[in-house]
Amino acid sequence: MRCYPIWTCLGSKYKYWWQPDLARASQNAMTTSKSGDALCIHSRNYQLPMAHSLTMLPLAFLLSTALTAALLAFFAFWQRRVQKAKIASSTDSSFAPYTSLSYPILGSLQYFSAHWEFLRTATKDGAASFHLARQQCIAVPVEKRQEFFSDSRPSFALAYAVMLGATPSMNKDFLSSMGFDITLGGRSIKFLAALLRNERINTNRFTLYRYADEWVSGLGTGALTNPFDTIYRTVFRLTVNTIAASSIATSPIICDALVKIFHELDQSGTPATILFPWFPWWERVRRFYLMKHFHDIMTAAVDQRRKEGRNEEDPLQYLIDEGLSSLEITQFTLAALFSGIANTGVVTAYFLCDLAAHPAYLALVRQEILLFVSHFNPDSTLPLLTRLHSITFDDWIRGSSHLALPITNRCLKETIRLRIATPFHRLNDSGRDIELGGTVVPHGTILTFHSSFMHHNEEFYTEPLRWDPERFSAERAEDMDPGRPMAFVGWGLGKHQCLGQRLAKFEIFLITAFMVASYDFELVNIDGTPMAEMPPVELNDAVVSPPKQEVRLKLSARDCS
Ligand code: HEM
Repeated sequence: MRCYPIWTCLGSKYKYWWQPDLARASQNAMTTSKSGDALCIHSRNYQLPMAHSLTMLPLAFLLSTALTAALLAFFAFWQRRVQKAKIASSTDSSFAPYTSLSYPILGSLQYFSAHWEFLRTATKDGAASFHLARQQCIAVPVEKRQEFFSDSRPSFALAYAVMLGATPSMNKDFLSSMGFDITLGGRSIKFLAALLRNERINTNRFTLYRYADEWVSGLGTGALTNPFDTIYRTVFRLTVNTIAASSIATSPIICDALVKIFHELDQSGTPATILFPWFPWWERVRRFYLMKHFHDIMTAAVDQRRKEGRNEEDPLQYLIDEGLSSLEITQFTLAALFSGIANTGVVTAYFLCDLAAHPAYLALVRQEILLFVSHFNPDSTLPLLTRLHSITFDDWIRGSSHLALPITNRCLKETIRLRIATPFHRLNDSGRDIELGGTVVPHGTILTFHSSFMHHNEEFYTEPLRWDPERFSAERAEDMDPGRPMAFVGWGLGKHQCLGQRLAKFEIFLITAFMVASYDFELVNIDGTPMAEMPPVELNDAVVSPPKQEVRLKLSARDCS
């Protein structure tokens, strides 16, 4: 028998009156109780008291409000008791016990306010169930990481759609009926993989070199630059050129408009929109408007291309040739840019800040990169842009040999380990219960895991909150201990490893090369006062974000040679 949480019923009553489509979609998204217990409150039987005359109105209003509040409170406690009793009475020990850190109706709000703290506490005795309003979730403990990353059954794209507040329900029909989705799934992955092929990026690399050069030349000596703004914009432009449309990347004005849209979209997934996705929050309306704006920009680019003719190497041309409609191109580019930009923009900024806070490493990275460039073009009297021309995409990202930029790679890996504290999500959308690492995962349940289980854990890394690239040196290799496998998950592992890792590294190294060749830079606060170290890592943020305390890089020009 189906299980309807109370708020679903009241929500569906409202939606029956005003939005029949939403009601149907919401009903499809109902979860089924494991034991089959009935927990159904029929919204159609719920009647508000009617006022028979005007004088009775205030009284009727008060009564109905009190009655509604009492009913809500009663059903909330009842529902929670039933949920807890169900799990407690289950003879099946593979059913994840319900966490005690939970409120009626809303569920585990600590998930939003103290993200990492909540997951760590909830999983101290193993897997734990919890709710975010009506969405059932399971926090996966560190010892089950292997199963979490290698199991291909739970959905990757849908899980992120729900947990980023991108969709009003976990229902696929609803997603497509909305017309927009900001997650990548299905054949989109195939298109992205094609756009990220070495030959394609290699042919395109001269434009990327030029954009990086334009950016660094515009910074100006003595300036205080906010890396989380200017670098984000540059990464955005490079990525748009690689996986969206070259005609958009050429226009800084359109790029800036898109950056603004992305920035706002990033902020529109609030706890409220995630908890009650069916409610028409202002953020949801705003999100729809932003996506429409993005769609208009993409459609204009597609129309222009169709009018002007082919451009062989451009990603937009590839998508048109694959037969995608304007709407499909919008959906693909939006999702692809989302997966590509947020992480890369923030990581590049953190990387340069970490180097600025560790001048000895900054000097080593500069030396390594300039030697690397000299290997391909020893003429140090030429501008860096000219010297880079013979360096291919493969040369930058090659994983072995003396040209592999080992120190730069170690520093980047350490920045990702330390600064990017991120949750991983999967959703069991298989239509049936599955078992993962000995835990039953009912259909419709989100699985949540966290990189900090390893990255910020003393059992995996010595002094885990310290930036120390040498932990990845051949001698120490803290991430390679056979007793603690899967210690580094900065690029993901198993079934959903990062598809854009090579592009991300290329962009980061390119921006770093121009920065270290053109400027000396130090870490300062917004007033220009030098800072000895970066602000502490925010482990409790549920998304990758800049530090709360703003930082700047103070630049002084140096000879490009
Ligand atoms: C420094 C930058 C980046 C970092 C740290 C990063 C990190 C990650 C991580 C940790 C995952 C796995 C998520 C999970 O298992 O739930 C992932 C997946 C993914 N990343 Fe990245 N990423 C970066 C840049 C990029 C770029 C530039 C692109 C594309 C342009 C990209 C595209 C993807 C895609 C498509 C997936 C999902 C793959 C799949 O579903 O199989 N990423 N990334």
